[in-house]
Amino acid sequence: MHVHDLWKSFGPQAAVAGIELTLPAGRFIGLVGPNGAGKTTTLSMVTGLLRPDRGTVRVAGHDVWADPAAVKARIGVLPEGLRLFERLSGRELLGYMGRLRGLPGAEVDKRAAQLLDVLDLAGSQHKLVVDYSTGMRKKIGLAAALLHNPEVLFLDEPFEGVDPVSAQTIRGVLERYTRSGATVVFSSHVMELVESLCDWVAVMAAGRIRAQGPLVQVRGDAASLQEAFLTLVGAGARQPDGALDWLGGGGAGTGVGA
Ligand SMILES: Nc1ncnc2c1ncn2[C@@H]1O[C@H](COP(=O)(O)OP(=O)(O)OP(=O)(O)O)[C@@H](O)[C@H]1O
Repeated sequence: MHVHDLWKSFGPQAAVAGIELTLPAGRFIGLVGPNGAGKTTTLSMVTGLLRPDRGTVRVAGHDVWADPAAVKARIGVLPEGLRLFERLSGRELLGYMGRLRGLPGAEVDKRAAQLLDVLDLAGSQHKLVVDYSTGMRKKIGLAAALLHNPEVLFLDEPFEGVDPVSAQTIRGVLERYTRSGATVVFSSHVMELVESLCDWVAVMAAGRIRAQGPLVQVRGDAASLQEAFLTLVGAGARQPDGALDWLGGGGAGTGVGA
């Protein structure tokens, strides 16, 4: 996947400021960055959901904005703030998504049953999506994104709000998927997670890419990815002397009514 000179501004603010990215196929890739770094904006432009102001994106051999249908047939997306058809059951949702993807009915049934089983949703498959928990929604969203066996899967914060058991289940499915040669790109600000899952990372801050490459290379001599990340994004010197000196101590010393 190649991203060239990609820009997006909201009013005067550049959310993504001219990024260059070359992501290898068949890898587990983490896009990391602090809140507001531009990860979601980048993933939205890369997956054809948000039109860039400038720049090009090629995914799975096609230009996302010149040939969106070709790209969308080859990718799966689990977006942030996932919107699902709430009044369908999980099973119906997968059936519907499979048919939208042009898969034959019998194949949709087979794949849906297997995905529901592996993701531990078989027992809830007839429940309406509106009644699913946050973790269940992530899992049914993941099942819908995998149903057509995409070449590349994009996940925006896939583990947010997910309990450890469900996270382990999702992780297992993703590891199996990448072992077969497919590519996963996911965004997160949880460094431990990225470090344990990914073999390739891109670090983003304030709309720019600060580093990209194999995990070991980006981590360099730092003890952890977290440490390397804090150095890269220039964090750590945010609290001037005296800031928040009123905080703590159970409300004493406010000088108000004392
Ligand atoms: N639709 C929008 N309108 C205005 N500003 C936006 C919009 N979407 C994003 N932004 C701004 O662009 C910047 C990047 O936001 P983005 O959501 O891409 O960051 P992020 O790295 O995904 O953050 P987080 O980890 O908190 O989800 C932020 O300053 C945000 O306020």
